[in-house]
Amino acid sequence: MNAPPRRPDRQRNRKGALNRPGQSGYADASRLEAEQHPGLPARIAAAAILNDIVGKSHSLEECFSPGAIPARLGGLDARDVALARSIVTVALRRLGTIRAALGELLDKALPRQVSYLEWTLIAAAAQILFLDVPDHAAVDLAVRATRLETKSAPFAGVVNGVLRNLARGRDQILAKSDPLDDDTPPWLAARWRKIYGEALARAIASANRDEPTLDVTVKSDPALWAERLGGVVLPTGSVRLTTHAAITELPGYADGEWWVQDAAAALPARLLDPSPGMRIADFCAAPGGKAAQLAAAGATVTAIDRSAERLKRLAANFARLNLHADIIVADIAGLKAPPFDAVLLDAPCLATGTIRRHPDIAWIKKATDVATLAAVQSRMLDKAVELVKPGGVIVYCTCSLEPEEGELQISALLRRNPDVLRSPILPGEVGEVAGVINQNGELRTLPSHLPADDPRLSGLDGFFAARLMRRG
Ligand SMILES: C[S@@+](CC[C@H](N)C(=O)[O-])C[C@H]1O[C@@H](n2cnc3c(N)ncnc32)[C@H](O)[C@@H]1O
Repeated sequence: MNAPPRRPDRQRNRKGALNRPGQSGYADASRLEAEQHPGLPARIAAAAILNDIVGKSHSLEECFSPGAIPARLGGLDARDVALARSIVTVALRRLGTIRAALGELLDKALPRQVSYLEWTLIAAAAQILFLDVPDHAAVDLAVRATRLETKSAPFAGVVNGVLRNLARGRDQILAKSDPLDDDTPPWLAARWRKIYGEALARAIASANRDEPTLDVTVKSDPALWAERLGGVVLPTGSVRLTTHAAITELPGYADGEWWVQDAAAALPARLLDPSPGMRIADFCAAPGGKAAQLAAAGATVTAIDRSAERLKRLAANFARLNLHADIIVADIAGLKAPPFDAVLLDAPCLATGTIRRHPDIAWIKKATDVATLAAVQSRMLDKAVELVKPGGVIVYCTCSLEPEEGELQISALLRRNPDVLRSPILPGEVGEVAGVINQNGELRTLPSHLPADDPRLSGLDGFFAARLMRRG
């Protein structure tokens, strides 16, 4: 439900205002040097943030959140922040390809203790291979960034040579780059091959290399809003936009007529068939996309989340949308409440279905996280059963492609609790999108679903959802 500024991956190099680097790890970076070379601080920040994400497991959102700006982005203007974000995003999306290409061009491995050298090269390679930045600018600024740090300065010649060769070999590098073998971490590629088979795993990995779509959920009249916003109405009822304009500037945003929500993320709340007077608990509610759907349908919504910060965003979103929910900051493990007519459980998960949107996930999540999160989800499901009325409905969902967080979670619940039944989802409930309902009547969307020739109109986040009923 955020309204981030959107920029295309292919972004022009700009001669902007004078900039100065923030505290980006280049302690001796001179302000004068930066002022003489617009765009240099953005490159320095991008390299430092890539190190924060891949090296220290910070999330992309966290690194570019307003709270993070003083640490890495201090002093950069909005256009340079957007440029740094474009570089980081595409570098993460194509990290495997970039690393393989640099590996072939380097005579020997880079010394590990030279902190930002590898990331300076990777950020520059991302510009050369995937952004609309002139090669000479990407190379020149990377060499300058390398010279600014005492330890990396001796490698300025290597950086220059490697990046020039990379630019010369661009076409071959791109031609041989493989989405599954190069741009998917090996543990995930192996998992997806096993779960989905070679062809589907490849299609998922390929979809993850595209920029994400921009979908909105409208309060009413999708056709009207598609026309006003220059978008298309999807079979699921969401409106898909192709604009690169700032979201907050679009018609209807300030009036609270719609909110940003991936088309697949908009499906689970609908499965509860919310209606006026229905008491629904949203167990993991923030930032509130699904809770807004429930409230917009007239349901009496209790929005619970353990993150007070994220609930502030929910409250702000609800205020803009002129919707109401009772907001409770709580860990649902200890929640006590009179039973609800229905519970929506959008559980915390690995989020591997949203890699196209959040390419950092591919590199900061680990195979061992699956079991840890599955245990959390299982306890949350038990709590949902406890707090729904007999005869009440639960919708469980995750934005994960991993069966332990989806299909297997539900089969285990049904085995351990005979009071719970599946309430199968019918294709008509989710817009008749081909192949998204499994044989148990559960929803399983994949990034490769809803294909279109234009990547801006193609794909869905990977979601799992099951509808359950507590016996009366
Ligand atoms: C997938 S997000 C929810 C997205 C939200 N449903 C929406 O549509 O905007 C998962 C949420 O679960 C919350 N969460 C994680 N563990 C929790 C717990 N034990 N109790 C309550 N909330 C929790 C997180 O703070 C996070 O906001």
